[in-house]
Amino acid sequence: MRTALTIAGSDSGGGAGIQADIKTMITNGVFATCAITALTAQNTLGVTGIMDVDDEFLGKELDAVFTDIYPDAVKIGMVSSSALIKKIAEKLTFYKAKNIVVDPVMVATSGSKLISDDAIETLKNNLFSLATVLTPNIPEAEVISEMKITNEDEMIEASKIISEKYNCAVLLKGGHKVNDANDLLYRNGSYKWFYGKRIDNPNTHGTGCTLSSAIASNLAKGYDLDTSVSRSKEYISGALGAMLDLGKGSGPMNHGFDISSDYVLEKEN
Ligand SMILES: Nc1ncnc2c1ncn2[C@@H]1O[C@H](COP(=O)(O)OP(=O)(O)O)[C@@H](O)[C@H]1O
Ligand SMILES: Cc1ncc(COP(=O)(O)O)c(N)n1
Repeated sequence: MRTALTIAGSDSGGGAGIQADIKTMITNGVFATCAITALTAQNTLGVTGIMDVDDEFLGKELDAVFTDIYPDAVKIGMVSSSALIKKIAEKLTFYKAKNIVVDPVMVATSGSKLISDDAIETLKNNLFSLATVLTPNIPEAEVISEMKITNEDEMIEASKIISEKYNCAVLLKGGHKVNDANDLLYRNGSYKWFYGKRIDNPNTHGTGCTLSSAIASNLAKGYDLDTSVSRSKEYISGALGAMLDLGKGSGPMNHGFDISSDYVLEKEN
């Protein structure tokens, strides 16, 4: 069985973070391991507390995973401080990690800030160049590219700037546009659209975590990046389309909407 590691924060509400990642990985047919960067006290209405782990302790978590169940892919989500980001970069380099998906998590769907301002600079300088693919949403891509994004041409322009500056593939997610759910993959000077039908569901807590974990799972199984993105779009559309409605705010998706499907049972290529 292929394996994937998530390095992310815990969401007590179960819809995002480590919890979404593990549910996604198991449903996409890989064995999930984890290194937790922070505990959040969180539900569908917001985040009421964040407790970062110590960077030395995160290093021990990463050593424990890499020296035993070496991951075929790694997904990185919420990392709120510079010290933690530097520790992750050091360990990923030391262990020669491959298939690295970096989701530059900045703000939760509920509006709560999940990263400090100085850590955004460290994320850009220390982690982006290690990424096989970076998966910003539109507000995150605006911060990283330092330009406003209001239409598809600006999505192309922003992802070109990010891809060229940090020398990695960029999947700019279009979920924050109102009309569609089209994502743009920019790599090596060319781009490709991944079209998605917008699902009328306000319960989108954890969509970014879920998409990046699904991409990591598919890369772990040996699919190329284009195929991994299109399979992951299909998975997230199914999870959103299952129309789960839990909690009083923007609720979680049903990650196990089709647990008996070929997402789990298919043979690896
Ligand atoms: N209402 C929706 N219908 C269909 N797909 C969606 C919807 N909202 C988001 N998505 C998809 O979910 C994924 C995560 O996108 P996005 O919401 O932009 O990221 P984030 O959760 O990081 O803010 C993308 O593939 C996006 O196209
Ligand atoms: C621990 C943690 N990690 C990430 C997110 C972002 O999730 P989303 O933007 O998809 O709500 C979150 N809310 N909590």
